[in-house]
Amino acid sequence: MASLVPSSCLCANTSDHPLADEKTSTHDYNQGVKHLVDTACNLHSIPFMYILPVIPPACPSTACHPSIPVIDLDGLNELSSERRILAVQSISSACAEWGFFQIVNHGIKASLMEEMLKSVEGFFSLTWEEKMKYASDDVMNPVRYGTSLNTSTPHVLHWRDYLRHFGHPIESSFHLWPNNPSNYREVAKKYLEDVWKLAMKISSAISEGLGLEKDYIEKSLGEGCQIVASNYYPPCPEPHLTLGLSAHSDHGGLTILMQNDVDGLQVRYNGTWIPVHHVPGTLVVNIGDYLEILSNGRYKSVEHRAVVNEEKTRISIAVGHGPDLNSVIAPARSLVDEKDEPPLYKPIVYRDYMRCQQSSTVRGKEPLGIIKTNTSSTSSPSLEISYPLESASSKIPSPDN
Ligand SMILES: O=C(O)CCC(=O)C(=O)O
Ligand SMILES: [Fe+2]
Repeated sequence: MASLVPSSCLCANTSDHPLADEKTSTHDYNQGVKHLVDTACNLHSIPFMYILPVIPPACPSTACHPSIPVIDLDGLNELSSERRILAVQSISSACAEWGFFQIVNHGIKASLMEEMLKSVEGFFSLTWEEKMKYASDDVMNPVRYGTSLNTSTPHVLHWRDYLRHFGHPIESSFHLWPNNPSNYREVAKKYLEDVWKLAMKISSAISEGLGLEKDYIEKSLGEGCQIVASNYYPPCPEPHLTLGLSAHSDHGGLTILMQNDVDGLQVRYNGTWIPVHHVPGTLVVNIGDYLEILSNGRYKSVEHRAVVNEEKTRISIAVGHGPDLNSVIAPARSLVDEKDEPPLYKPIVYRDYMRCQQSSTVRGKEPLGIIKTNTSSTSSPSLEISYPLESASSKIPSPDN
């Protein structure tokens, strides 16, 4: 097992270190897992509040599982051609079968992806005090720094720190974004603008695949809402006992995820957890709850989770794209037929859905179940974790995915 002895460790021996007696420990877990790993001496085990009761294992070998599809987006640059039709078909079947796919020729410059990752890494390397300037308990706050996944309700902690803020329409929150590192705002603005355009390009292919007008999804978003969640998962001495992020689906339409070169993302496919192996330069796209609702269940928002490892820090940057917060979300009218294909979801204001999803301490697809018209169909949500801890701190800023 790797020993995590940070250079900044000040303890003379293990009995002095903050985790020597967890009952009396004065260590403040609100400071996040990066701070814990950086300051604790000889961290050979994880504090009990990070231990999850049940973690279903992933498929052990690449031989035993299929991989998420890899799709070349180049064909989408053409308005109508054989290549466009092929790309639309590939996206459509990836959405129906997996809810996840990897993309190449996506048009986001490698240099910009690199800069964004560096800038995010720079943010997490700031002192805890500096990062806490962005902490907030309000799940709807436009900028939030925090740790684990939490609301004000006690629950088992997760091995993750995060920075989350709104993007498009950028002018409404740009002035609130971190300005340290000094280039963060400019780099994030450029990255989020380009990712928004990419999301609209993929959305037009998804609209076409559903038999809707090409601009149906884009128009349904109104002004739209983009949220970036940058996740920081430091090395963990007992990765099999905890998770960086437990099973969940995303609340928005399309999520576009970039990461450093450390694997950790897993996708639930036919009831099995399948690891997604990172291919440099690619981005991972997934369907969120909003597109499951809009497509009246033809496409499913698929559960995913992040595992951690003993050796390396993993950084992922997930950008979600949904409608503006005041829109009412419901299945597309032309995909509903009262007799043969009744609406599977009740209309709800997106802001209310997002608040409910973000405030939940349960994961899986439970929040989506709440707005299903046939509630009996939600009787077996795929939750894998109970949250029995009374002692976990309730002060951790609320996050989340
Ligand atoms: O870190 C990852 O790969 C997953 C992140 C994620 O699912 C999220 O932020 O919603
Ligand atoms: Fe997610």
